[in-house]
Amino acid sequence: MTEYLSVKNLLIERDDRLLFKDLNFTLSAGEVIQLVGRNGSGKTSLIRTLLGLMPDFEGDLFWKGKPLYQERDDFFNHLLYLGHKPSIKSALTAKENLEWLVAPYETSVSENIENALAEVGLRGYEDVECHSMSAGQNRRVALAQLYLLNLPVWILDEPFTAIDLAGVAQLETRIAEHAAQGGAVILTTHHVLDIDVVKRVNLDDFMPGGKHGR
Ligand SMILES: Nc1ncnc2c1ncn2[C@@H]1O[C@H](COP(=O)(O)OP(=O)(O)OP(=O)(O)O)[C@@H](O)[C@H]1O
Repeated sequence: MTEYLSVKNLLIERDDRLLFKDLNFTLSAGEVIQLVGRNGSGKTSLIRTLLGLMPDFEGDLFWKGKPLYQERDDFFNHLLYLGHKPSIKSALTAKENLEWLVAPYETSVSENIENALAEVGLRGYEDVECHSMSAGQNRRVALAQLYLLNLPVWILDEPFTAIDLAGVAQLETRIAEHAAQGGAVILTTHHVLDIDVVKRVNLDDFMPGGKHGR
């Protein structure tokens, strides 16, 4: 089983405040990791650190067994990252947004945009500008990438925000399907997920005074 990411003895501080330390986990093919923890525990900071956006940390990060900092290009070539804001330009249509979002991954586009929008319940909205859509519909435009791109590792920061109950169930199904096909997912959410394979990493356990914090 391919081990994609490995986090060893990670310590992250912000503004000289320790968020967590001694964090260890691995993400392998077929796995879904749900990052949990109280507000401000460092879930987004951990994701930003994995993405190379927060260079100040202690510990080691590995991509396929090699130091992540040496393997950034390969990591990004295999990664689909959806941030906690949907990254949708309001002046563009749903279709134009997706054309723009998937452009860097040209060789990994496995579906067409109309089909992907239909999968997220936006058939007929292809040419509607996103400022005319609701918050949940904007989020769905971003989530259409999960149907459009053929990339094995997904990092999803609060992907359920603004999504209705039917959409949550559908997204859970998509995530489980991806894992069953050998994909791997890290996601943050406060939802109790209805997916069998979820491994939970609770950052509260790694804060000072937490289960693993000393
Ligand atoms: N832009 C910033 N500059 C400085 N410190 C920040 C910034 N954003 C967040 N922090 C600090 O970093 C800590 C971790 O924030 P982070 O966003 O990683 O937490 P989180 O677990 O994702 O929270 P939430 O559940 O509220 O989304 C917070 O306690 C906050 O004080």
